[in-house]
Amino acid sequence: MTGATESTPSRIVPRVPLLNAANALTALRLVLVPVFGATVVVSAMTHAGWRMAACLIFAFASATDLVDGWIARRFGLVTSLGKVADPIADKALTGAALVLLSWYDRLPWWVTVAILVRELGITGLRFWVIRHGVIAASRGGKIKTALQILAIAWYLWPMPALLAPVGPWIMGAAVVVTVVTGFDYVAQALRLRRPTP
Ligand SMILES: O=P(O)(O)OC[C@H](O)CO
Repeated sequence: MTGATESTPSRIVPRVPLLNAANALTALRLVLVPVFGATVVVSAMTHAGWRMAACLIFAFASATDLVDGWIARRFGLVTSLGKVADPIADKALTGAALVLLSWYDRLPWWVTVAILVRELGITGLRFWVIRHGVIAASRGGKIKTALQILAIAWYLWPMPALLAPVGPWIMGAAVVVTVVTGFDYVAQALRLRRPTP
């Protein structure tokens, strides 16, 4: 395949094309963000059918997060671009969902702001250390994203009254893991920036 490739330090390690299936799925997730946003706006968070549609688009876009990582590892398509773009695509999707939920008074603004501050801060941190190394998503970061996705889906779906009160508990757990993993990344970044003796 022609086009840009991941530079590799050794001839033995095969070059990985940047335009590969895993990165294409990450790009698809980004493309689905405005589609999802438009569906939420059309639904105005009231009509159950549109809310279901918005939730299903969100779930499908979120599922590409699982598949792109699996494809990248299974077929040796891991690239630095993918490591940076994957969390950015996740943040665009979950960020759009959180802002819209708060906009339509379904989620307190402080939750959205707390999560966005962490997500934008860590994205900035990743670029701050990029010359020293890549901070890939940690296991905690993946659990955080899974919790955020579950919580957001819970809020998007027109839940029956019996199940709706579970949503804030899942969102609460997501906020806690979001903040804790944020501090872990800060520690990683400081280690990367520390001058070598
Ligand atoms: O916590 P982050 O910023 O590494 O993001 C984790 C990714 O969303 C997992 O796919």
